[in-house]
Amino acid sequence: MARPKFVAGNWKMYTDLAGAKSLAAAVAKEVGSSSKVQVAVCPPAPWLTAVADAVKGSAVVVGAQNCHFEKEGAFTGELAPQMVLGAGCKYVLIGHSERRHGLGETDDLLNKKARAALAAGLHVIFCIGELLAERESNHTESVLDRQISFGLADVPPEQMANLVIAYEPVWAIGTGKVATPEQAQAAHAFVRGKIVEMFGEKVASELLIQYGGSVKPDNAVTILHQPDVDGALVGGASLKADSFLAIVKAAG
Ligand SMILES: O=C[C@H](O)COP(=O)(O)O
Repeated sequence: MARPKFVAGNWKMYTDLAGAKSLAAAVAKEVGSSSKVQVAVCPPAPWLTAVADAVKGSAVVVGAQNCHFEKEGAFTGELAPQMVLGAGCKYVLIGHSERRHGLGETDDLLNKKARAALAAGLHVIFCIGELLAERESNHTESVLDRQISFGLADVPPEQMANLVIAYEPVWAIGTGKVATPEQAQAAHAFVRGKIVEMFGEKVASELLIQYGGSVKPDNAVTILHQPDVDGALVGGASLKADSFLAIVKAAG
């Protein structure tokens, strides 16, 4: 059975409340109440409930950009998975490179977060990807192998249906330097092979793998139609309804 396409917008630390609501409403209006392409938007945490309200009644779902692995506690500034659910989210991003490399989040920490989020009933977009130096020294596959082996260790196989992997080569994020369709396909095929090893053929064949890194309306079609590319995690181009919706259209 063909896998559906899934396009998610990661708004990072952009938008104010009014801008977040109007962007969400514009996306929801165009997507409507049913969509062949699955669509998610991931606003900054303070806007989650307002954005969840703005997309209500449409096929657009909401994701948070991070969560903690504990249910509650003295963790100033953190968000429990249950809080993310309570704010109206279906998804949470775990392991974005800006948190791995900018905030020092380790494979072990990300594994705890992914397992806690899945156990709480959230769907996870688990981000992986190599640095430029790692690609240039031919370490792309070993980096992806490590991020998946440690990051998804002990995830119950039945919860893998609620997990999406986003392959985001770090050198392509926010740089305008998009991976070629061949580079994206090769990495995605490697990731799927690794999931076969860890979870078996069925889980791997149903797993959605998004590509992220400078996806724009003019490069989306070729990337999104590679055999192992099941959608996109979009940063900059998700901040304008027109460009985000053009990418959603390109996925269809
Ligand atoms: O989460 C999204 C990625 O970081 C891609 O960002 P970008 O589309 O601005 O390169």
